[in-house]
Amino acid sequence: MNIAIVGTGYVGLVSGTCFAETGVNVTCVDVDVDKIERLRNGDIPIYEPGLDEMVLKNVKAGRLKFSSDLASVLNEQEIVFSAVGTPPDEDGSADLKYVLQVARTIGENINRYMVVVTKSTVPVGTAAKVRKVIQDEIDRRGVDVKFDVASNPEFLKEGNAIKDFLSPDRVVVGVESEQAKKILSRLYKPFLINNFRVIFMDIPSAEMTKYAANSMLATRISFMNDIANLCELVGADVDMVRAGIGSDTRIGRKFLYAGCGYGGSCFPKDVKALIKTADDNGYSLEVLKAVERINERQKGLLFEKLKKAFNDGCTERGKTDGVALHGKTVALWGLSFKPETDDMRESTALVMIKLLKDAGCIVRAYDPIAMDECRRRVGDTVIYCRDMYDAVLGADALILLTEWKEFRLPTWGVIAKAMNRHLVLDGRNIFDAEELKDAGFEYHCIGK
Ligand SMILES: NC(=O)C1=CN([C@@H]2O[C@H](COP(=O)(O)OP(=O)(O)OC[C@H]3O[C@@H](n4cnc5c(N)ncnc54)[C@H](O)[C@@H]3O)[C@@H](O)[C@H]2O)C=CC1
Ligand SMILES: O=C(O)[C@H]1O[C@H](OP(=O)(O)OP(=O)(O)OC[C@H]2O[C@@H](n3ccc(=O)[nH]c3=O)[C@H](O)[C@@H]2O)[C@H](O)[C@@H](O)[C@@H]1O
Repeated sequence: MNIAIVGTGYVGLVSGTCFAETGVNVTCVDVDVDKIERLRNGDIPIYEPGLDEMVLKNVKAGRLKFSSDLASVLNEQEIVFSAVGTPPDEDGSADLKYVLQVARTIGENINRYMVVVTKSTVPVGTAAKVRKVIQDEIDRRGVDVKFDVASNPEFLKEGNAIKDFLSPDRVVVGVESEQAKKILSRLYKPFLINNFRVIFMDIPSAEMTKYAANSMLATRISFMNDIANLCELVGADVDMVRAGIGSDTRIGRKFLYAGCGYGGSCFPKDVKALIKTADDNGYSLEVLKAVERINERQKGLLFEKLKKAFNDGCTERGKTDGVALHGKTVALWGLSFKPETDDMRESTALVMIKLLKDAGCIVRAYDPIAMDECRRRVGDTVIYCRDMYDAVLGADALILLTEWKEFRLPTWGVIAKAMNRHLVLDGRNIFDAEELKDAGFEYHCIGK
């Protein structure tokens, strides 16, 4: 079976490589000529554990190829996946220009039956738009070619992408014909292990499923963050509450971790897009509007705690709220929006760096992987440190934003000697409060 994946971002590259792993001949296509050249030279542009080796293995086996010209490879394919970006427009809706560009190229060049599948996260109605763009181009050319459109949203998580793709909980496929269903069933057959299921449905339901899934997960996080903030006020411990409610199988244990807010390329964008879809249809998604507000507040919460810690300790006359932070050195551990990725899109670190710089702080930052990405985004406004211990040198406070494994068991004695003031703010609740207290630290976390 020959398939093409258009767009070699996270989703395109991971899904293309995983399909190749099952014996399918895959051509990954991107308009970014430099990216394709890098990929051809074995240089993988994203950080994803295990991906490099898997790409190289499948390239060597001749099952994975790269091209910057969709037109020239299109008619060798049975299925073409579109996995291009759908960034948020100014009004929050998903920008479909790349998706429709791909459709146009397909319409301009298609001369055999194929299934055109949208893998990108797109609002309900997009497959119909894709169908129309392709058909208009076919009509313009005056040829008679049949094709089907389909929707196959992707649920993988960055950092765990290969496992998520190869052993998914389920695959959702929206189809409009029996022929498309048969072809896509065949493609996913090698994945039929464990309890994995392909759920076929109509196309609008498949498109909606993706937004509903991400919005539900974002809602769980904002709900727990809201409960965490209340726990602090009433003397409860959110981690105990999580254990207590997560053991109810109706609720489940996953995605209930309170913290310093969700980020990434998807939750913030998809929640916004679903709110916009509802608004456009004259309906207000009240829960999701609150989910967004809570998340924005949560990203600033550790800064508020930091300000409070400094102002509470400030006895000098004339000091006003926040002024006590001016000139203080703050160490940041973790810059990416979550561990195992260098992705900083919508990360809490970006919000925190801005708040700290605006307050006149000196920021010393360390992340195992995302330092180059941070430099690309905020330049040299922060000091990039060699390691986590280098970051705390002379610091008046340490703030943990991303729960990378290497941060989990620090040697507090060494850190105490290096820091100017023994203040730790833990945005992911990974440290042991007793241990920190014994080492002489003032410790603040989320929801307890
Ligand atoms: N990043 C993730 O973890 C997940 C992303 N998604 C969704 O998948 C889609 C893709 O996301 P990412 O992989 O993160 O995107 P990305 O933005 O990292 O990459 C998109 C790629 O598409 C290429 N492209 C744009 N126009 C093109 C065209 N006309 N022809 C060929 N290539 C073109 C770009 O050059 C870029 O390399 C989005 O809709 C996203 O919401 C879904 C699940 C997980
Ligand atoms: O549509 C997408 O692109 C993807 O979005 C998320 O995946 P991802 O953004 O890679 O990362 P997650 O692991 O979901 O984490 C997102 C954010 O939520 C935060 N989070 C997660 C879980 C939790 O309990 N608490 C919490 O604050 C993380 O720290 C992170 O900032 C979904 O989990 C994927 O299923 C989906 O395919």
